[in-house]
Amino acid sequence: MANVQIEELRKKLDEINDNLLDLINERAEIVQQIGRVKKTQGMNRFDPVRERKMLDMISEKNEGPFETSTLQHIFKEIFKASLELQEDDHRKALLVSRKRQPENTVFDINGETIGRSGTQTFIAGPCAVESYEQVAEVAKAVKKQGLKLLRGGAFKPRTSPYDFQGLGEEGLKILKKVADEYDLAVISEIVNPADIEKAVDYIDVIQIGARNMQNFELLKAAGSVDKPVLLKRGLSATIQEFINAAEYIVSRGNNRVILCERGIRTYEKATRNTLDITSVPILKQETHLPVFVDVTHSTGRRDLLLPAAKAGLAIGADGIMVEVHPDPAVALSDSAQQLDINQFNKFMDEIKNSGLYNKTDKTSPSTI
Ligand SMILES: C=C(O[C@@H]1C=C(C(=O)O)C=C[C@H]1O)C(=O)O
Repeated sequence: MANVQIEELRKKLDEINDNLLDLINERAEIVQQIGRVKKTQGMNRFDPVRERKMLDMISEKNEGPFETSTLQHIFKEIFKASLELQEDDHRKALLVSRKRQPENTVFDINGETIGRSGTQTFIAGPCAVESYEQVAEVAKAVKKQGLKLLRGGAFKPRTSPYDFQGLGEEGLKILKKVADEYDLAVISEIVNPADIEKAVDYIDVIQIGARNMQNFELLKAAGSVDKPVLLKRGLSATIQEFINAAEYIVSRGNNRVILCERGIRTYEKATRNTLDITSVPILKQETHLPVFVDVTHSTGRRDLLLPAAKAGLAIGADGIMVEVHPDPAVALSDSAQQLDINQFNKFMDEIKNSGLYNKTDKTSPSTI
């Protein structure tokens, strides 16, 4: 008996839902008509005074059972959705979004194709540039492994002002010299918008570090030059904030952007940061940009670099970044997590034997 009653009531609800659906869409069409008239008269589509009046009317007429505040909230959502409907669909979709560009952004750095499905790139090098000899030793190993991209920090934004801050421009000069000698492309972090123009002469990829992910002036400066940019996810940035940071660069005209997941801050202390591994396929779904994983900073642990790199490749990353130092124990930064040359060779051999590297698997998420 009770079930029959529920069925009958549900039937009524279905009818009401149908009516609401029709009414909401009918309403939207009228809002669109008003929008078109406003456009011809050069008027603003959004009218807060008119919206206030309607909310007041709801308040006057409401006899419950809903609270007026609840109804006002629902109606405000309807106003908002109706206004959004009028926006140019293209304006809403970010330039970096898959909606805007379904195919992957693919570009070349020093003969290395970045962002093509089934092709992965490794970036290796020391955390910080300490000397010519140190960088050259790593470059030799990187080259021997058949890699084409060398990293090295010249400007080091450190947590403590008393920690090694990097060699600055001198560091960039060392990187350039080594890169030329070993025919490698170099990637290095720039922290000051004023240094971007100068850096372009020395480096092949501008890195924007996690701490600067929302340094909007820096993002704009990086968007105004003709150099690929590797943008790291901020320490506590959501995926949406990360995507918007990339949009800052691309909206300035530079579409060669690599997104780099580097772990986020959580309560977990077993690793330096928590590698948000599923951000990789999410970023690949939401954007058309190449997505890399920095296994060094996300884990902060040498023993986790290999499994994290394999996980990154397995889940669809376009590349992996890993730190290598000739003698990590004496490194001026990140000594607990850099690989020495032997460890790096083993790491690369394991990766190459894993079946995960540069396989063309049409079912992998990177083939979207
Ligand atoms: C429809 C209009 O334009 C906008 C949309 C509104 C709505 O959805 O009801 C209300 C006010 C404006 O923000 C209007 O001015 O009446």
